[in-house]
Amino acid sequence: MTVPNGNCVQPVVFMKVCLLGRLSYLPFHVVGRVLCQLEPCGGVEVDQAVKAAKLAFGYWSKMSGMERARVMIEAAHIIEVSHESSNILDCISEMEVVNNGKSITEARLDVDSARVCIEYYAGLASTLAGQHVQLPGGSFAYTRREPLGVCVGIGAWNYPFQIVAWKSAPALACGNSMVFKPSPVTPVTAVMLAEIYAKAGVPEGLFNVVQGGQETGSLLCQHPDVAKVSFTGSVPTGRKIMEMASKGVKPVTLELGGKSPLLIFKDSDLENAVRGALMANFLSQGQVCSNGTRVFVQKDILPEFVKEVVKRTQAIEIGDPLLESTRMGALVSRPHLDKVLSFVDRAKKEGATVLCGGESYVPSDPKLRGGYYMTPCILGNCTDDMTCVKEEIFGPVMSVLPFETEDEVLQRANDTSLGLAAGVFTRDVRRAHRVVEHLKAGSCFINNYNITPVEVPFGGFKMSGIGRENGQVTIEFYSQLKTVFVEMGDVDSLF
Ligand SMILES: NC(=O)c1ccc[n+]([C@@H]2O[C@H](COP(=O)([O-])OP(=O)(O)OC[C@H]3O[C@@H](n4cnc5c(N)ncnc54)[C@H](O)[C@@H]3O)[C@@H](O)[C@H]2O)c1
Ligand SMILES: C[N+](C)(C)CCCC=O
Repeated sequence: MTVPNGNCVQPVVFMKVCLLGRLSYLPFHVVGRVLCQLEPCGGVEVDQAVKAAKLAFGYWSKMSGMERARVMIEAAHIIEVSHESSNILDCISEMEVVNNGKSITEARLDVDSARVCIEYYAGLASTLAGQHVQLPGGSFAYTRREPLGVCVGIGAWNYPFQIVAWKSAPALACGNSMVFKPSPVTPVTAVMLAEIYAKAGVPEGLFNVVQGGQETGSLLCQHPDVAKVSFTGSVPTGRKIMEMASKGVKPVTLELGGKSPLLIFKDSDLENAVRGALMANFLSQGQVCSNGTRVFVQKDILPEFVKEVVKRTQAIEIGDPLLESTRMGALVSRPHLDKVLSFVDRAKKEGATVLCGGESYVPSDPKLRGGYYMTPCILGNCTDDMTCVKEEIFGPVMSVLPFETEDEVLQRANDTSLGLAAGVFTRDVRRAHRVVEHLKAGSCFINNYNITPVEVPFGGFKMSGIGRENGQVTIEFYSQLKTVFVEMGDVDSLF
């Protein structure tokens, strides 16, 4: 596999990637070296990308849903099939490991979930329809669901390929074009999706990748020809995006951070509760927005739960993310690793007990020595006022908190300005639904955690965001409704 370069993506990708043949290199998160140098796009390039997207919108928006669906299905198909003995899904997954540092096992799941997302919205493209409303005297009205125009997507670094698919698939299905800016920390795999869309036959300029950081992002949000901004990232940046979009009265989708609670009642199936807690905390080295990092455990089962969860956490295999056996790769950058470790230090100072992990980790393989690894951490003796319990750490750090009653735990679980996700483990079906009804979070899980099938809407309450991704409802966030009134009689004028 060769790394994407400026020639193969239309129209604006300024990547100066000095790379190599298939996996003859090592990911920089893994070994601590720079992967590639990219030039950020400035005003000229952003304008060029938006112009190209505007032109392509003219063609794409006039195609029928079925015609758009065919192209999108082809894109999903390209990801799935093998070409000349290499499988594209595996190529993208390996590059996602390079891009982000997560394990190859997880990267494959992410890339496949992106493929399924494109397939799902291809299926919905032909279902976009309006309503017919009968009015007096034979008059009637109808509604048309129309695309918005040029949509901007801005991504975070934790799920680079999944995020670009979650944004572009519904946007394209509705007839929009898109300019996407990946995080400068993980710039590579979004470009591969651009290549796939181009191969599948989308019009030139329909999907564009611009590289850069906050300046490039601001230019995109403020561009007068941009109709909508869909953003995934932190709360402070989300706030800025909303401010910029508000100047042009542009709709926004905001997928922001979380500090989600996971409630484990004494009647839970303990084995599943432990598995759920691990899934809620350690995917992608704990760098997951929806993670259930505040694990509330009913006092009666606390010792048993802690013993088992610590045992399983200590057994997590850390190391080279390209190995099939690895379950935890490298964190995304040195500054981020340092930040996560400083949260652990602060937790200790505030009185929490480190039950396991929480230290930087040096793999035995000498080539991995410079990588950004740490041991997954469980903090005991936590209280609700500790920094580790209040702030999003975005690393492999679970805080365990005892509770006694349902009312008490609900009050404590909801005591946060964030509301992305929440989970409950119990065998009592009435309790499960009662608890979920009271949890103030956009995505709730009963007896599982962190599963996001594409058919199901995903998004946050409170400061965790606005709008939804996935599911049918997302069509509404990438389209607008036009109402047409049709008079069949004479105009009944008052003048
Ligand atoms: N809710 C979700 O679906 C979801 C998913 C993944 C990550 N996240 C959140 O993302 C955060 C981690 O990601 P991050 O560190 O990349 O977030 P971030 O907010 O620092 O950056 C996100 C993106 O915004 C861009 N950006 C930064 N400043 C900007 C500005 N002023 N104008 C326009 N664009 C700007 C960045 O270049 C990047 O592409 C965490 O808080 C996590 O919870 C949320
Ligand atoms: C697929 N996960 C693990 C639920 C991640 C969703 C995106 C949040 O960071």
